[in-house]
Amino acid sequence: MTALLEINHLSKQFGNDTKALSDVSFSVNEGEFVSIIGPSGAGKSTLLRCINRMIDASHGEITFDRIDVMNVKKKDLKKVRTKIGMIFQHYNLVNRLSVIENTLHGTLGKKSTLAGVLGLYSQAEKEQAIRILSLLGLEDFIYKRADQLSGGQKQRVGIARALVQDPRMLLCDEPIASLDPNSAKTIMDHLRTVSTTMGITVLVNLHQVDVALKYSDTIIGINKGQVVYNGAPKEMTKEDIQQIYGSEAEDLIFDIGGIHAS
Ligand SMILES: Nc1ncnc2c1ncn2[C@@H]1O[C@H](COP(=O)(O)OP(=O)(O)OP(=O)(O)O)[C@@H](O)[C@H]1O
Repeated sequence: MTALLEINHLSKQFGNDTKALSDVSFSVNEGEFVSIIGPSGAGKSTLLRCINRMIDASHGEITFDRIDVMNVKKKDLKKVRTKIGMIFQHYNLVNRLSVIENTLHGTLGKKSTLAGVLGLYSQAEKEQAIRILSLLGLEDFIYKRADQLSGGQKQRVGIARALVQDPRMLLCDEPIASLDPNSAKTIMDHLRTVSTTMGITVLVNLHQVDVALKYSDTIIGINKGQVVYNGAPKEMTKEDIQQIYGSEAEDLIFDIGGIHAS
């Protein structure tokens, strides 16, 4: 398999005191589903933000689709970003706009500023947006305002907006943290389909170890900015969970004991 993303010796320092990431290295294959887990403050969000250059890492290398992301020129960075879709915990939708308008926003990265400002979308783009919304079970909500949707529906619009970009990879920062268990399952099922059926690489930050165990090809465990686990869910032991979560691990292991993957 080919590596789509390679991270080598990545570090991120905030100010003088906070080392959010410390010598992080791993690679992710085309179409792989990778969960990043770790306690609060471990550096999960910082890692995702460094990958699409929302923030700049302090040291190290990020190679995405053979492009040196940390040294890429501004024009090429725009191209890189069109290939990386972002999914956010709080959806980041425009409330007063409809589902389809929010979805079409995903195409803006490829357009001129003027076309974007005028909201000029081709018929093909509109048809593709409707097709993707239907795949996500939102065909009856296409012209509804975003603020009339449930959290789970909003997150499906977030996924649709990322998919109309035609991305190679999705970065999902706590996509189910604000959702009830049923909606969370729907979102995780869709993300898994995106990876398995569409061949899009998915990198997802999660708080729930049980969810990571159930859905991932690979789990990366981070503690205090360092990768302390990188492997398959079925190989993960209680000791690994202890290394990732420290003193929080006991509760988590107790919770996982009652959960069976379906
Ligand atoms: N913009 C910033 N300025 C200063 N420090 C920051 C900034 N962003 C993050 N940090 C610090 O970097 C560390 C890692 O934070 P990060 O948000 O990446 O953790 P996380 O694993 O995503 O946590 P959570 O699960 O709570 O979202 C924390 O100590 C945090 O306080």
